[in-house]
Amino acid sequence: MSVTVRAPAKINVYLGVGKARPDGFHPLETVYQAVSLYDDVTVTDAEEWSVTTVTDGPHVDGSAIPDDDTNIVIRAGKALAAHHGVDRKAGIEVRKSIPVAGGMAGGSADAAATLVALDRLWNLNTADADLLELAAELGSDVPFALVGGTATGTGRGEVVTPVEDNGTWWWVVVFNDEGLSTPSVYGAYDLLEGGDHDYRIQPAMLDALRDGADSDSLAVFLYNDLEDAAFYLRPDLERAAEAALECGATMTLLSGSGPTMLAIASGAEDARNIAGMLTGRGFDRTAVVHGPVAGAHVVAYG
Ligand SMILES: C[C@](O)(CO)[C@H](O)COP(=O)(O)OP(=O)(O)OC[C@H]1O[C@@H](n2ccc(N)nc2=O)[C@H](O)[C@@H]1O
Ligand SMILES: Nc1ncnc2c1ncn2[C@@H]1O[C@H](COP(=O)(O)OP(=O)(O)OP(=O)(O)O)[C@@H](O)[C@H]1O
Repeated sequence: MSVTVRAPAKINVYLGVGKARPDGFHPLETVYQAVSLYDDVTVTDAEEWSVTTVTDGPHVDGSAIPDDDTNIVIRAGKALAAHHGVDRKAGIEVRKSIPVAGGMAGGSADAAATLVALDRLWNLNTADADLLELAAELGSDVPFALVGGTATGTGRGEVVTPVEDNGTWWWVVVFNDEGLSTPSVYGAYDLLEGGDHDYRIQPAMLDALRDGADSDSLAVFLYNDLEDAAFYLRPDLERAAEAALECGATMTLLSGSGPTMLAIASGAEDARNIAGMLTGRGFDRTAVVHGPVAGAHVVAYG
């Protein structure tokens, strides 16, 4: 018996960051959107915990992914088993298309998928609130990977509240060869900015999502407080943003803590045109995605 769960990458269409808390985490006001780039996680009963990674997508370098107990999927599986007091183990296969350390919450997606897959494999019927709590213990972005769609994130990002989004938004994703560590970007943010500003989500941004109108009405609200810090650490990222604007994008944005960059497009065709032009300029690792899409969900059982 095995269960396969698909979980989406996320982008932060808005990421406001406050001053670091005593526990080292930063208070956030963010608007998450789940986009159409996915990892698939398959779980099977086993005598011992194990993880294997299949790097499916052209943008994934699997070399930085641990194959031992430090992999977030094994931490997720053990946490679920401990929560229910069950002495069971699983072999976990992760088929990755989300870039590693790319700021699209790939590891978080895998963790959320593992929770849902093992819950189903073992017929645990875990309450949603308990799944969200286990997810939050695994990482700040993990609860959103369960919920999907479009949602605000507060606290350290783990308090997720769905928002109405009637649009289909198209994005050009510009990948980068070299990952960027999330703590290092928050560290640079502390040095450069410190978080002494109003970082709240503007209600008008939520109106634009709810109205689902044209991309220009959302583009004006796109913002990421970590962008300057990521550009400071990796000046090459700014060139990708400039190139995307020169190729016709109305607005660009760092994805999460980077190094992936995003450009908003007015539709699928516009997105493919921008991606094609970026390829012509040497930015050949791009993808066209849309959001919002569903959170972690079962795609195969049996
Ligand atoms: C950049 C974002 O992806 C935006 O959604 C997230 O804030 C990062 O979420 P994540 O990778 O799930 O982060 P976690 O695994 O919870 O934390 C990793 C590290 O990121 C930093 N971190 C994370 C979240 C947060 N609100 N403040 C932080 O300072 C801390 O140094 C922490 O030790
Ligand atoms: N299943 C996993 N997939 C990817 N990385 C993992 C996994 N388990 C542990 N890791 C470790 O976590 C690090 C960050 O991985 P991840 O791909 O989640 O980053 P990210 O997408 O930038 O995250 P976020 O956007 O949430 O900050 C990797 O460099 C790797 O060492």
